[in-house]
Amino acid sequence: MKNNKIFKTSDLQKLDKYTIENEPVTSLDLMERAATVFTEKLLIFFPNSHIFNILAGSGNNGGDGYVVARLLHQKGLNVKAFGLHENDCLSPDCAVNRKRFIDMGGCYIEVKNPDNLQPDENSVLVDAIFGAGLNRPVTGFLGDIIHRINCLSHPVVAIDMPSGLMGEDNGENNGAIIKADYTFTFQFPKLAFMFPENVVYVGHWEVLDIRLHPIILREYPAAYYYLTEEVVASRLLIPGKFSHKGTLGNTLLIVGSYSMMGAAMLAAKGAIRSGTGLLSVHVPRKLKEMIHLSVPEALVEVDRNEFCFSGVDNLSRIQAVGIGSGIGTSPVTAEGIRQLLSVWRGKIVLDADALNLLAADSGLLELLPKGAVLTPHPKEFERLAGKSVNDFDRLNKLSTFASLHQVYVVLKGAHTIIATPEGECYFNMTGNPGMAKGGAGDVLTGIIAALLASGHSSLDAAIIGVYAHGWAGDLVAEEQGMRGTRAGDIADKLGWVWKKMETYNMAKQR
Ligand SMILES: NC(=O)C1=CN([C@@H]2O[C@H](COP(=O)(O)OP(=O)(O)OC[C@H]3O[C@@H](n4cnc5c(N)ncnc54)[C@H](OP(=O)(O)O)[C@@H]3O)[C@@H](O)[C@H]2O)[C@H](O)CC1
Ligand SMILES: [K+]
Repeated sequence: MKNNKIFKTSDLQKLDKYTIENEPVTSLDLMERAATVFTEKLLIFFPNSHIFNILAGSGNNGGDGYVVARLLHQKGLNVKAFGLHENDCLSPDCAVNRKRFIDMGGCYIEVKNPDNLQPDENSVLVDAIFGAGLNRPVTGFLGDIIHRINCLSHPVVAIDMPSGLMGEDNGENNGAIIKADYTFTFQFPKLAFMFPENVVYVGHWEVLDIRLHPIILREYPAAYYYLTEEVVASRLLIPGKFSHKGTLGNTLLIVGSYSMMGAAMLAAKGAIRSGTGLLSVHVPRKLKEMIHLSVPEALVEVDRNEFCFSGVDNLSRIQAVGIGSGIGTSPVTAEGIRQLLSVWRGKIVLDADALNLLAADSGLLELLPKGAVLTPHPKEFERLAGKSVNDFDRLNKLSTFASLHQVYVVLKGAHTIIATPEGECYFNMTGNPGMAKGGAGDVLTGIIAALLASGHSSLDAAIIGVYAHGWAGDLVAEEQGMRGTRAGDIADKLGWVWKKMETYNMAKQR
């Protein structure tokens, strides 16, 4: 299976060392390999550019930069390498590659004063100042250089990382950071790329496979993962030939209240498209007809209360519960949740107002069954776990919360994060800003509930559900644009996503 770990940048040296010793390959050849895949990608993104200016630092990131300069020069392109070296203390591989570039007649300009950095007009700038070796904020001469680059209007492409950005925690990073338009990063995305606050530095990013040794990639531990189709699809259970509605699970959705019926319908639509054998939708009495009409496949179960959820009587045939979308936060509903959580020890996903009620009464949190799935957006998570000073801090809080309460937390965002009780975090790669609209989260709750009911573990239901939801949103945006994307369209596109995953899975099994 393709490796999908997000290692720490400080782990890189060990991964490198193992590859160098066991492939075996020299560090120079590994640099050549990395810079070659970078150059190929650069030329795919800038096929019509003829002028490239390379900004090279003194470490191996700078070494990569000199290799890129040489490869572009060999292709007959107009290349200039700016040597940004405070002293002449270069890493050995950087020194070799600078010499190779100069020896082959490459244009090399040593910059000792930031004002002398004058990139060519219409050039693409390649940022090779710092990469994974950054260990403190960038100030002084190189800080001034970075500020200067950030004021230019040239496109900037970063090698491995935008210079100045720490791989993980930038909470205390008050130094200069390159604002790249593109970052092509080696082997695995860096954790910092997952955080909204860093998008201004990282730009559009892609991972380049530089073939670090597969054994070390498989065996070296990581706490963070990113989701790829391969990893997600292989977790999806495919109904067997003799499956029937009784074996594919009965999902109970407890959703909606008098003023928020749309949420109930959207959650039901998400569930009915996600493989549950049966779907029961529990709604306040007044709203029965709406579900019948909007999701005719669902069974409707009515609450004693006319307007909001107040409790359930019979859970005997249910495999998974989804609760929260549009239920409101009235005291009657809070009591209903207390009653539910006092008796239900099975699979459950909680969203929206169910989370707000948990946040308002920590006693309810204590009642959660082990392995429950919670799907807060950042504000709901803040109500549950308190304020965070930055995205990295929020990630740590998320992990702590999941371990403390032994639950899976799905923190919704551009890269939705799934945190496990064991301290692992999975970052989603699908989805787009068009999905940042009311109702999209309700569809997700329905999907996850249906996946739980049809036999998936909490982790698999969360991972598959989040990925499929984002993928469906991407398909809608492709057809109708981000602006035109509605939550209901996401539910309607799910069938296509499941088909893709099923096909992928069946092909693997052959
Ligand atoms: N396996 C791979 O992914 C490969 C990656 N490659 C490339 O190598 C870089 C990492 O190279 P490295 O030499 O470790 O680090 P940098 O080039 O990022 O930094 C060089 C040195 O700079 C010093 N440093 C750190 N922070 C600062 C700062 N704020 N100001 C000034 N100087 C700083 C530090 O040395 P010190 O001794 O001063 O601590 C760094 O060591 C990776 O990103 C890839 O681009 C390989 O080419 C192929 C394999
Ligand atoms: K860089």
